[in-house]
Amino acid sequence: MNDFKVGFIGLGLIGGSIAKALKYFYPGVHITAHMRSQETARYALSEGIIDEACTEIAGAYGECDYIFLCAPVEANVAYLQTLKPFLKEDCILTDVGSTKTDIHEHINALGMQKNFIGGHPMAGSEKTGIVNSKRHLLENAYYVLTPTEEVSPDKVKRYENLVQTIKALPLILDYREHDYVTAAISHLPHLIASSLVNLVKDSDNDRESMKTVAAGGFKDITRIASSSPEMWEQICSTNRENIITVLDNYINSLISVKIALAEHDSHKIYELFDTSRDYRNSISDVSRGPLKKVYSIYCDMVDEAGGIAALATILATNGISIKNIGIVHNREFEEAVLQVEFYEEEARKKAVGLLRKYRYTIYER
Ligand SMILES: NC(=O)c1ccc[n+]([C@@H]2O[C@H](COP(=O)([O-])OP(=O)(O)OC[C@H]3O[C@@H](n4cnc5c(N)ncnc54)[C@H](O)[C@@H]3O)[C@@H](O)[C@H]2O)c1
Ligand SMILES: O=C(O)C(=O)C[C@]1(C(=O)O)C=C[C@@H](O)C=C1
Repeated sequence: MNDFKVGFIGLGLIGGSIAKALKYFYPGVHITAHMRSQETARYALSEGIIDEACTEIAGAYGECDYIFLCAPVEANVAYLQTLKPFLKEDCILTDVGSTKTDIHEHINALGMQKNFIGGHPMAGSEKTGIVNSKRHLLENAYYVLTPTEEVSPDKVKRYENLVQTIKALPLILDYREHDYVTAAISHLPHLIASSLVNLVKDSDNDRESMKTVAAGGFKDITRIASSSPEMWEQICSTNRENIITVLDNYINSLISVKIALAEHDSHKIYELFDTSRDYRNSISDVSRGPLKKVYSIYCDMVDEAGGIAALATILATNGISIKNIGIVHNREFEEAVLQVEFYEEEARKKAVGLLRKYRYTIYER
């Protein structure tokens, strides 16, 4: 499948990244998009990210094989009624919203279940807008799919294939489970980051001593406090109950930390850091699919002729076969690095030891 039609509504960080990936992996795809701003439309057309910008939801959407809703979650829902008369039978209607129950309830109320598969790429950034979109943004990230009960297995398979083609990792979840899980691992962390930043703002002195000395720890845990208020207000208001549940648990855990400190319970405080360190270290920094394991390393390369050949020779003369090799530029690495993929874990480990001996800088992700 290459010559197919895709419609977007909203074309910012996530919509723009998906459109770029589709254009790259399916050069024959035709993309139509509807967005709020004329400036975004001009940019998307001039950069070749889309083929057509529409000011209204009309006929072009009736020809689409996929429609991606990529605006903030409440804005996505507001388009459903308008889209309904245009959807062709085999169109897959999807969204990229961070909450799923709200949109599934609207889909049910409107009787649009046969076309709908919710979607949520588990990658992003605190930055917004199409100018920050990247073809690689979703690469190697889980992409949650929440099919309705009525959508055909054939449509689900088709969508899974598309997600795999753009190099993300499809993962099917019930939409209610999705919202509970993301309340804990995404929505609560955003609330914590923003309230912590505001706490520091309100506690600082006139000379801004706190702001001045804020270092890595504070900056690491609060990067996401720079995210879009419009997007996050809508996420919170469409997942209130789950967020309140995990927030209650979190407040209780903070209260027990406070009690442990007040009671000089050093054992409890030690346990807090010990348990969290073990669990955090067990979380991979790159989403890895349950089905396909990738045995690769990333290597900083001096930009000189023959660099790749020299590395390949070292590996080959030591009996290590390379499955794949190439320059990557993705969200983990600001500068391009060389990705080398092996057939099995043992070869990967051996290559790491060997290349480090030759003083290459190796990253294991
Ligand atoms: N940012 C992330 O990390 C992230 C990750 C995964 C999913 N999401 C979800 O993706 C969606 C888009 O987020 P984003 O990060 O791309 O935000 P963004 O602000 O970069 O893009 C949103 C786009 O939607 C447009 N828009 C807003 N209201 C609109 C409306 N009523 N009609 C048409 N267009 C409208 C905006 O002009 C903008 O171009 C949200 O639903 C969000 O929950 C975000
Ligand atoms: O990396 C970030 O900046 C993000 O916040 C990405 C993030 C998250 O991990 O919470 C944000 C919202 C999404 O729905 C999915 C991913």
